[in-house]
Amino acid sequence: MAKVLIPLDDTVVVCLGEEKRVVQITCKSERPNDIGTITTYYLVRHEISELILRLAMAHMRSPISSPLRIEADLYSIQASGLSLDSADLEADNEFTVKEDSDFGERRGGIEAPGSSFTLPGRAAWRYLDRCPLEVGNSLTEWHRRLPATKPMVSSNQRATTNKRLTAWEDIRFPTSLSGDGTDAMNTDCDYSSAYVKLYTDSDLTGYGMTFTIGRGNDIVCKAIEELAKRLIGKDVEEIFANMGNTWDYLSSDSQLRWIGPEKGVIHIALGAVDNALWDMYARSRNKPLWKLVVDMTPEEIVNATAFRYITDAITREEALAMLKEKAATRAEREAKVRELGYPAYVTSAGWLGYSDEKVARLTREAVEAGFNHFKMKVGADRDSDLRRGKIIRSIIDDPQYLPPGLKPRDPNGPDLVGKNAGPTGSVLMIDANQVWDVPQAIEYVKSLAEIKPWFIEEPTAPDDILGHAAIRKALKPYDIGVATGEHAHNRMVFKQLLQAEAIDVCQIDSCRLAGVSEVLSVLLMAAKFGVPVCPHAGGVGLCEYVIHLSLIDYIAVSGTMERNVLEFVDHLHEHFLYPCSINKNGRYNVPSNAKEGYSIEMHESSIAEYEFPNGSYWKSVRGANTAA
Ligand SMILES: C[C@H](O)[C@@H](O)CC(=O)C(=O)O
Repeated sequence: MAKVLIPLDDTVVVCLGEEKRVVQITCKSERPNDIGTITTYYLVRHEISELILRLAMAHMRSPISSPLRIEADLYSIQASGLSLDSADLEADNEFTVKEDSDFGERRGGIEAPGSSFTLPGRAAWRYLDRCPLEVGNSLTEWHRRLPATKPMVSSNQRATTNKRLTAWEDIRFPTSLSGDGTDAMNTDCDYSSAYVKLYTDSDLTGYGMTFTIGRGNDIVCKAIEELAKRLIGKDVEEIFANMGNTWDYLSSDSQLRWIGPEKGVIHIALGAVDNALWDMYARSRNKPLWKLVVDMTPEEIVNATAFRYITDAITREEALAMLKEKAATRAEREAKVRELGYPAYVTSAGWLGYSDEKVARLTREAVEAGFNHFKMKVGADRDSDLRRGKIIRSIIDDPQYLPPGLKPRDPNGPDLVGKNAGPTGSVLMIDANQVWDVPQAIEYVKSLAEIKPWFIEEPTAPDDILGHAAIRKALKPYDIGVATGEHAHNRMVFKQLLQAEAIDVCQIDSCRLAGVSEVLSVLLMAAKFGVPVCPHAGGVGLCEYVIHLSLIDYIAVSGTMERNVLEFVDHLHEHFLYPCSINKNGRYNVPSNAKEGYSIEMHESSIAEYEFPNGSYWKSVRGANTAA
């Protein structure tokens, strides 16, 4: 197996094979003074890398004995074999590479003339370990594993321009082993994150991710790479000045748009990138994301919103008027939610792959933790759903399970009316994750009326707006509502769901919608149509994201949280630097660390363990499988 190290833009040390032969490859600009911008340089870098890879491969087969020079239009590449023995490589010695004296200057002033950097041998080996390259590995895979920018920064770098570099990671957690996250449609999900870090040439960094459930996460990472490339060389303050324009720019690359438009892989990848920009923006202002937005003027919020294709449902002027109307009382709501927390519901007791005993135990624990809204998964087997529903109701309706000192709530109180609350004021919701056709959905849900759900979530295909409307109409006499949105691709689908009166509850997803700018457009439409927003959060990182969105909704947009509930699943929070938390009354705490941005930054140790396929966890699984 050959291993590849790319320590910086210009010089590459490639270690080949078991015999530890080393090639040092240097790329230099050949054009005096006219390379212009770092953007240009970056664009050619892919090509350079491919050449380097080919060189390395060629050397594998037939060692390069003397320096080899390859000339191209914008650069030249020089390669030479080095004779380092294995002791050198394992010791803590250093690779030192000097850049040529004025090259940095010619690339747009990113690096000072004469800059140099050193890379400790051990660190180098760590990167080598993270960059395994077997002959035949794809270039993309190899590229993706480049060390993050920090090691690429030269020691005397000047932080004057806004160079943007990106890194992305495919992170997967083996949740399929425990049945966490399972539903009638998704029976073996490995909660996964297509995670992106955006770098500037200062310390400012932005983190974002999109949620997937395993295979395919790598495809999203590739799409993230394509989108994030479009940010290289942009000035961050210009980006932040009008996030709506930025969103339009990122979503309208005509070639990438073709593989959407505004749906599927390319759109959820945009969600990761847009969220990372918002995270960076919030960090740059030392505020959590929600606070950044609720401190904006109504005009700034409207400017940050994606409006294309929805002005038949809400115009900028209407949105502005709504936001202005709420602006004067924002501070009161902020104080209230800081004190009380934001209402939540729990799903993690009701996954389909759990045994009855586990469901009962987790439900009791959730009641004890202060929750009073509970969701269970349905749709695989009607009798089993009824049985499990009865088990849950028998616990949540029984006052003996309430935490000491907590009195039952009035099921007919204004916050619960219309939700089919039981005698203790507890509410049950059911979720089918799209398994039914429309008539099937109607019949199946009617047959579960006995367990008194507030709503059926995702009864049918997420694109079927009229189907949802028909189900809602048919279930009205049973007082069962319809909720959907976690798979609604974009604001236009929500627009139609609202226009067709197809939903009682609007379940935005923080990264299926393409980031905060598109979420804002749905929050505004839902507020206009008077439909409560209860964001989807069943996945990794989603709870961390969505508390910000519900706070924006409550404080700046709809002005109400009394009947809203924000989903909570109790999985994988330990991997985040700023995990969400729940107070003793089963409500989300308000994120309040000035450094946390959009709360989605992951621990490096988690990435090293769960990065797919080379994180230590996945390596050990592969090892075990090979041994078996
Ligand atoms: C695959 C996910 O766990 C999904 O079941 C989550 C979901 O539908 C929800 O939280 O709602």
